[in-house]
Amino acid sequence: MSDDVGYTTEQLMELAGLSVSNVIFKEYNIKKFKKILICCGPGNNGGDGLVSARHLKEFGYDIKIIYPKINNKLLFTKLLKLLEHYQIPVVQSITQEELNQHDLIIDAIFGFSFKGEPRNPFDELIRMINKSNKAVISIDVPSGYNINIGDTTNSLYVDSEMNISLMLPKEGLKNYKKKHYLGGRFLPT
Ligand SMILES: NC(=O)C1=CN([C@@H]2O[C@H](COP(=O)(O)OP(=O)(O)OC[C@H]3O[C@@H](n4cnc5c(N)ncnc54)[C@H](O)[C@@H]3O)[C@@H](O)[C@H]2O)[C@@H](O)CC1
Ligand SMILES: [K+]
Repeated sequence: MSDDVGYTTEQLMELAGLSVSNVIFKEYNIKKFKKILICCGPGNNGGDGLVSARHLKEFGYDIKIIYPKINNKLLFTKLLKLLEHYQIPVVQSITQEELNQHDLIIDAIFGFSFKGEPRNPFDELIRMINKSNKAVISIDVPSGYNINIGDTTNSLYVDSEMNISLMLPKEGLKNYKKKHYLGGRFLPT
């Protein structure tokens, strides 16, 4: 499903973020996983994270966002304005200690347009996530995965315990063995 059939990116992103937050509410008990950190990348995968933040806050979770590289497109400016309204803090950097204070980490760093190896500052963020020993879930694809072939022995990627694929699982997730949801426009999560 894409915007060439008439949907706008904004609509699809809202549905993606809503389906992600529904899965989290179902899988991660709010009493145990109250504090959530959402790690947002520079593209639309990061946008899915920004949308999820609002819905998760509505569900009652405490949300913080780390957004190192702000996207200046109007869509993102509007999403950030909404987050201000919801009083959700957005920071551009974080220490390992601060990151470890959360119960659940959402990886919304890269989606299907990721290429190569993660560059600064996202490489360091991915290392910090992996060091945290917290519950981590990925949106669409574990960030750093080669979306065509999956994880390779020497690649740096988010070692999440669950992935929520949007629309369709990407080729690189063919042999994915962890918990796997499918969300988005047509399939209820
Ligand atoms: N139909 C659609 O296209 C929809 C897509 N959605 C989401 O959008 C994602 C795809 O979004 P985008 O195409 O914007 O791209 P991504 O969000 O996958 O990432 C692209 C961004 O990452 C940067 N980047 C790429 N490789 C990098 C590297 N090695 N190191 C550092 N930075 C790197 C690029 O410069 C660009 O800023 C999907 O995976 C999904 O999560 C949803 O919002 C819903 C609708
Ligand atoms: K991701």
